[in-house]
Amino acid sequence: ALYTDPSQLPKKTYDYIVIGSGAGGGTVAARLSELSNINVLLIEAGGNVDGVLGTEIPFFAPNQIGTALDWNFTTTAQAGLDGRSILYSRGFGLGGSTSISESHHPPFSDFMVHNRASQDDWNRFAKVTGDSGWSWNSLQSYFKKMEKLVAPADNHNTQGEITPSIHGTSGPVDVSLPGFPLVTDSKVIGATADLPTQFPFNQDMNSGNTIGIGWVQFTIGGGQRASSYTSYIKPALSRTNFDVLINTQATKLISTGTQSGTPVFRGVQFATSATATKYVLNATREVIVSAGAVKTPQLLKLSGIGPSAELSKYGITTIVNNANVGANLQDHPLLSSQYSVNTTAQATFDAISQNATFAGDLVAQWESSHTGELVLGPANQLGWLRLPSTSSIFTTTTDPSAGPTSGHYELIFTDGFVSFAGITAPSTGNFFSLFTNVVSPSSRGTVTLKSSSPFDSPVIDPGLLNSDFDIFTMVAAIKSGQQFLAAKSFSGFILEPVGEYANAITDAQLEAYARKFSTTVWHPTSTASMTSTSSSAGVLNPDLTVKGTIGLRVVDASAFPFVPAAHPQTAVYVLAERAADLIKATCNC
Ligand SMILES: Cc1cc2nc3c(=O)[nH]c(=O)nc-3n(C[C@H](O)[C@H](O)[C@H](O)COP(=O)(O)OP(=O)(O)OC[C@H]3O[C@@H](n4cnc5c(N)ncnc54)[C@H](O)[C@@H]3O)c2cc1C
Repeated sequence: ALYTDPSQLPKKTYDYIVIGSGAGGGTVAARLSELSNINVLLIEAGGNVDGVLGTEIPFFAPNQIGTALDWNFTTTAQAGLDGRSILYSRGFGLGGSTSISESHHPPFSDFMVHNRASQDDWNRFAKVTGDSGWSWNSLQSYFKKMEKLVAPADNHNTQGEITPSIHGTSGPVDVSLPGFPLVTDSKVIGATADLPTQFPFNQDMNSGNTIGIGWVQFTIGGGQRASSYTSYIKPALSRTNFDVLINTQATKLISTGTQSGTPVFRGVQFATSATATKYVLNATREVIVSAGAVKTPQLLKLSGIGPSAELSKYGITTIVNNANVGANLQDHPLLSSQYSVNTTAQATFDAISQNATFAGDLVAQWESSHTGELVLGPANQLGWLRLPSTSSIFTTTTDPSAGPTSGHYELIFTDGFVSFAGITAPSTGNFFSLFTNVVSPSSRGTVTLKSSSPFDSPVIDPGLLNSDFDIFTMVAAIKSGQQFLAAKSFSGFILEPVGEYANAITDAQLEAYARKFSTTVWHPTSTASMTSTSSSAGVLNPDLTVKGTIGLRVVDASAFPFVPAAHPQTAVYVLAERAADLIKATCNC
């Protein structure tokens, strides 16, 4: 059942306590609750998302976006971004970041892009951890287990847009192709035929080989967003052995003793605010931290698991000294560049932000039938591409990507004006946005403490565009995108670049432009990375237990040793699906 205050909890002990209800925690908690003889408590800092239209409509409308479902973090001044601090959205509510809308940049909501990542990404995880269970081949059953491939909202024939045989059809997370046609569809797909060597068409980028351009698969079903809440948590809420406590933050993991000299962490302290009563509950079996790549390292550190020098600065007693907690933060830098286009009114997404009546009609259509333009995510096509192996950057830098099936950069093609860098969309005109994202970055960042209070945000430094490789790749990605848009299929449609982008011609100018306007794709990972059991680097063992502890695991995006060259929610779902089975295998229940 769902509880909104700790005082309402009906039980004094639980077998498992899971902290955080996002892609990691929602999944692992719901799967564990399938064991009817064990009790599971899921604690979520944010609130309920039921009936919040913005979390349900894929496209979303700006006036329905609030900031209540966002932690509203800000980064440190980013040297790679001309010293700018940027907003760093993270979901705050049931479903975590799989539920939220990007609240500061209407009209777009969480991209809901469904990527498994590449076979090389997963095989590198297996290699680094020494656990072949994380390899692409070993995880095949989990890729299918989480998925329910459903028809797009407009029921169009999807032949040639996806390879259905590689997808699951009975899992909890709805997956579908875009359910509304756009004027740009034929142009993007046509350009892959015009320039097949440089920009090959990829019928299904979830096959293990991501390279090429193709149709986006989304975690959307019946024209509605699928989140870890709608897919995993909500359907399990009726189980009597599954309690979900919202509006409550885990403030500390409590060490409940030692076993053969190793600290046991089976206690969780939690509270609804900094001044509210603190509660403590013990898990008889395990505590599972799934607070996400930003809050998980903060919680570990506040609990005495982290670099002792940093902890002692805030008066925290070190129980497990580990310099790797909060280190190794990785993220994907994002840049969007706009073009004016030659098309008729209301043919692009721009009409939705420019014309309130039109937008209102679309919301009414969505509410009555879950059809129309609002069933869409932000783009109908995207692609993953690699720098040529002869690229000059490889004379000075080792390739940070996982291998030939992982991109160095991503291109996303959006049928309208979108900026995440604070540029206001024009009130008239039709536009096209080219997103360029560095997806195999070599930059590394950190999450460190700001204070000893769990209610303070940690210090977040994602180190965006902080390496020669990353800025080189961003500039190469822009030039690659320009070559794609010069294909015959776009002729007569793309008119000219808009704003400061129009003046960025030379590599030096493109670099300056990228540093001025890049932000994030909101893909932080790796702040509690798993490594091999024998390695003292990293934070987790390959079974996601926290090194140097008993009774404690981390199941979220923090665990990946490298950020996947993909939008990572699906990789987190899959990590959590396997984690649930690893836990079930050890619980004798
Ligand atoms: C705006 C935005 C757009 C995105 N778009 C996409 C996309 O299109 N495709 C894609 O694949 N990925 C996307 N992502 C990334 C994806 O959502 C994340 O990678 C994924 O959700 C990470 O899962 P997680 O479990 O690690 O963390 P989260 O999903 O962030 O969940 C962490 C949860 O823990 C809770 N929590 C934190 N601290 C505590 C505490 N102390 N006590 C209790 N609860 C706590 C949080 O409130 C949150 O609910 C997007 C992210 C954002 C922010």
